[in-house]
Amino acid sequence: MKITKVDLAHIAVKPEQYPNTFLPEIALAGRSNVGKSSFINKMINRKSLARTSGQPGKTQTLNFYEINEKIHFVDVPGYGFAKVARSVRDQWGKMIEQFFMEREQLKGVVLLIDSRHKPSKEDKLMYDWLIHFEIPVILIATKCDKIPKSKWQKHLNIIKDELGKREEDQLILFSSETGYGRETAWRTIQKVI
Ligand SMILES: Nc1nc2c(ncn2[C@@H]2O[C@H](COP(=O)(O)OP(=O)(O)OP(=O)(O)O)[C@@H](O)[C@H]2O)c(=O)[nH]1
Ligand SMILES: [Mg+2]
Repeated sequence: MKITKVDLAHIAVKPEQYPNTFLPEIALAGRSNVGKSSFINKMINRKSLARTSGQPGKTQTLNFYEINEKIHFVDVPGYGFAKVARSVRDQWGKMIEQFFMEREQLKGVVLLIDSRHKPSKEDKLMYDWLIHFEIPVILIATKCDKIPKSKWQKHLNIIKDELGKREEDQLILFSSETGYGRETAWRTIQKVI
C-alpha cells in the first residue's frame, strides 16, 4: 500500500464530534501498551504521527487518521490499565462501546494481542464481544520482533487456542519495529473495507 497523504483529521470523545464523512473506518482495539498507536504509525509509514509511549494510557480519545483520502484509522484508548482512575476507564469504555456499536462507517476492528503472552481475559471478552455484535475482526499479534522466529508458530497457536479463534478471522504476526506483517495487514484491511 502506497501512502500518499495522511492527516490526524479528527479527535472525538462523543458522537457529535465524529467526522462528518462517509470514509470507511477501521478502529484499533487492545490492551494499553500493546502497540495500537505504533501499529498505525507503521501502517502509514510515519514515525510518530500517532502518539506512542512506554507508559500505558497514552491514547485517551478517539483519534481519526485519514489515509490517502480513502480510509480512516481510528486510534482508541487501551483497556486493562489499572493506573487510570476507575471513573475515567468507565468513560473510555462507554466512549469505545458507543463508537463500535453505533458507527455505520465502521467496517472492522483490528484487535491487537501481544505475541509474547497468552491473551488476557479482557482480550477474550473483547474478541467475543466483537463477534457477538457481528463486527468484522482482524487479529494482530504484535511485537513479534521480541520473540525468536523459531517460536512464532508456537505463540500463534497459543493465541488461537486461548481465544477460540474462528477459522474466518485472520491472525497476523506483526512488528512495528521491523514492519513485519505490514503488507499482509494492509491486504486484509482492504478486503474488509
Ligand atoms: N519492540 C517493539 N516494541 C513495540 C512494538 N509496538 C509497540 N512497541 C512499544 O510498546 C510501547 C507502547 O506502544 P503504543 O503504540 O503507545 O501502545 P498503545 O497500545 O497505543 O497504548 P495506549 O495508547 O496506552 O493504549 C511503546 O514503547 C512502543 O515503542 C513492536 O512491534 N515491537
Ligand atoms: Mg495508543
